[in-house]
Amino acid sequence: MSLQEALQRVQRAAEADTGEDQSKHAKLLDEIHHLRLAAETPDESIMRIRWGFMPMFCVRLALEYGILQEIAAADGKPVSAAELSTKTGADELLIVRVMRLVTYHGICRETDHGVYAANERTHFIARKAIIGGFNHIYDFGSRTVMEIPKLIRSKDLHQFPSGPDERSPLQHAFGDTMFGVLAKNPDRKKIFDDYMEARQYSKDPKWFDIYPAGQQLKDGLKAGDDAVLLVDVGGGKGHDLLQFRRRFPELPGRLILQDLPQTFTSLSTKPEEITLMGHNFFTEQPVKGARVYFMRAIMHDWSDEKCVEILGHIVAAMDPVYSRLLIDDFVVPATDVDWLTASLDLCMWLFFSGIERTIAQWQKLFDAVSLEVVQVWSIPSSKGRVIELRVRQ
Ligand SMILES: C[S@@+](CC[C@H](N)C(=O)[O-])C[C@H]1O[C@@H](n2cnc3c(N)ncnc32)[C@H](O)[C@@H]1O
Repeated sequence: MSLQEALQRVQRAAEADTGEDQSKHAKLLDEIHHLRLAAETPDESIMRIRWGFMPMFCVRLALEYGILQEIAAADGKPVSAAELSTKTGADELLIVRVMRLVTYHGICRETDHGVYAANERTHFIARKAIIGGFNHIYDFGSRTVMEIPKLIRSKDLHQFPSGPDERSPLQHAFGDTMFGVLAKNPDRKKIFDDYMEARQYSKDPKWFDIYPAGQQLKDGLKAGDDAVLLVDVGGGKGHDLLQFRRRFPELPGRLILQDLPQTFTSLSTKPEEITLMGHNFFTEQPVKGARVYFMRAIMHDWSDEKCVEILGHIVAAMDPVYSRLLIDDFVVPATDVDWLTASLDLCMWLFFSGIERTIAQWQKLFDAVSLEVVQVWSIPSSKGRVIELRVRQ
């Protein structure tokens, strides 16, 4: 594509991006990416990719010392590297060197040599949940990808380890699975749980907007103490369930949050509206006949073999008429996959031997456990998908 054509496409996409539609905004960013590629020489593109780890490293260092948190706390008032050094213990010269890339990437402003002021990105990254997300991906990701060349040479690189001696890249790097590492490290587990909570800051539509829950669940709901409206399987700290309850306070039936017991130990307050239930989803599902079993960002953590096990326990608990399973996960398009979906897919492999699935890959799983797709729900303003399933009739 010529530079001129790429510029015109950016212009058109910018005009279409009026702020109401996430997909139009995504299109604008995509066109800006193409514009950059049209302007760059091959060696500039390769240089950019080669040095891509540096900004990540600088932001991680600034977060670990608390440098960005201090700048955010000053709320727009400029802070010098000397002051930051006193407050955080980081060396003043090192702060100046690292902050060059942090400011280049727009995470805060440099108002003078070695003087920094917060902008909206500084305030965004200084949130607990966003720090959690950054640190979790950096810490697990960087150490895991370091293993890859060695694993290729020793022929130990497996996409879906199956034999007793086969392990995921993360297991090679950390000596345990992700959840095993988290179980032994409460500090890391807290970072991870904070990360999972980060979606509350996302402007993306919620799963119950994509699947029109208000309309789909308004009729025929069972009431009474035993009636269960929704079970969030592997629901983390319950953010999805709480948002659902706030949106639909009138719907009858209990809301049950299931996760590994250690997930609940880091909860500062136990939400009253929902029931907490420690549950390993590789064992029998104890809640029978709920109206909805919900899983978000679970299936992509696991290989097909493991997913069939998890799904099998849910299918066995479902009422063939009343129950539905809702899966909120990516449905990867066959072509033109965007950078974030492609990256998350690879992250799932490196961290969990998991995978983000295309519709054909999902269908294979559902066939294996006699689940039938009722509908794949989507809305124009979101890339999110909610797959609605019932027991095959
Ligand atoms: C990627 S997180 C998704 C959390 C939540 N659904 C969300 O979207 O925020 C995966 C969740 O699965 C939970 N998990 C992992 N292994 C589990 C198991 N065997 N049984 C139940 N939950 C498990 C983790 O503790 C974590 O909360």
